[in-house]
Amino acid sequence: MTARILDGKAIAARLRAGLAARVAALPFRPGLRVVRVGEDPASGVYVRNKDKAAREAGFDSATLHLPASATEAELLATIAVLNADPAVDGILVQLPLPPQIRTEAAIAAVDPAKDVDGFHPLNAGRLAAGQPGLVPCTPRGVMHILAEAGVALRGARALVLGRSQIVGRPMAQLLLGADCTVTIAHSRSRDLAAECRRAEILIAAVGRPGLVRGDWIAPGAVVVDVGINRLPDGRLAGDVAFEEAAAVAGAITPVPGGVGPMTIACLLENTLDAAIARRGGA
Ligand SMILES: Nc1nc(=O)c2c([nH]1)NC[C@@H]1CN(c3ccc(C(=O)N[C@@H](CCC(=O)O)C(=O)O)cc3)C=[N+]21
Repeated sequence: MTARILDGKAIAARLRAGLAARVAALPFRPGLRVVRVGEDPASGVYVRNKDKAAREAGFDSATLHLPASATEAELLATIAVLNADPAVDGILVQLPLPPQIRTEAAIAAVDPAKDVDGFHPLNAGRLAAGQPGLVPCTPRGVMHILAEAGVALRGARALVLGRSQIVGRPMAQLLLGADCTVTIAHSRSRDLAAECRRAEILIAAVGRPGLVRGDWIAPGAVVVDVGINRLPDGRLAGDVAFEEAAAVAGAITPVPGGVGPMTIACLLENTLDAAIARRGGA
């Protein structure tokens, strides 16, 4: 193995410590509410980790849990209460939602000023337009990792594998804003391996374990693995075949311990940003 391991867990711990110091200096506690509907198992891990991190950093954090049978109207009513609550700075509606609820309706119901996921179309539009707003947590966490690793972004060829609203598209916008030459590849791209081999920075966010092989990676490239895939044996695997890739890449993030912890730290960062924007006190 030759690649430098980019330790997202350690970077996230430092980021959270810095946020905790800033929160401690505020005259109020930033409020975060996670709304969970039903029992999606991946959501359980995330909600537990997030709650612990938020409390440790001094946030006022709570999870509202609706039954799997909740109607869309019930969820929208819950969101409306949180929108109107001045003690709530950040609202996260945990995805996926049960099939009777339209995801777009839930996302659009969140006050954009409290949209700490950055999924509301107003915040997605602001990002695309180069205007300030709340940015999705996972892409924001990836940018922190690249900065901490000292990766030069200006003019660099970056490939984003995946075009989701949650990761791929906002990731591409952030890299473009940092002056990368950005390509977005996806399941219909003609030759994924060839696209990957051209990249100096490769961000994998497709949700297919081990899709990116060692011979897809340019020697010395920076590889960021956003995939968090639960294997049948219970282990977590990224979208990148780690051992193969680490033999070729210049730097690589592991799974677990890479992007996942940064997503949680950036949820707190977004909540602090939202709190300061709403209430002042920077
Ligand atoms: N509205 C919404 N926003 C989200 O950001 C969101 C969501 N819904 N639904 C579920 C997914 C999943 N997700 C994770 C974040 C961090 C870890 C994480 O910290 N993973 C650890 C490992 C955890 C373990 O050991 O199982 C790691 O990668 O090192 C996992 C999963 C956020 N999600």
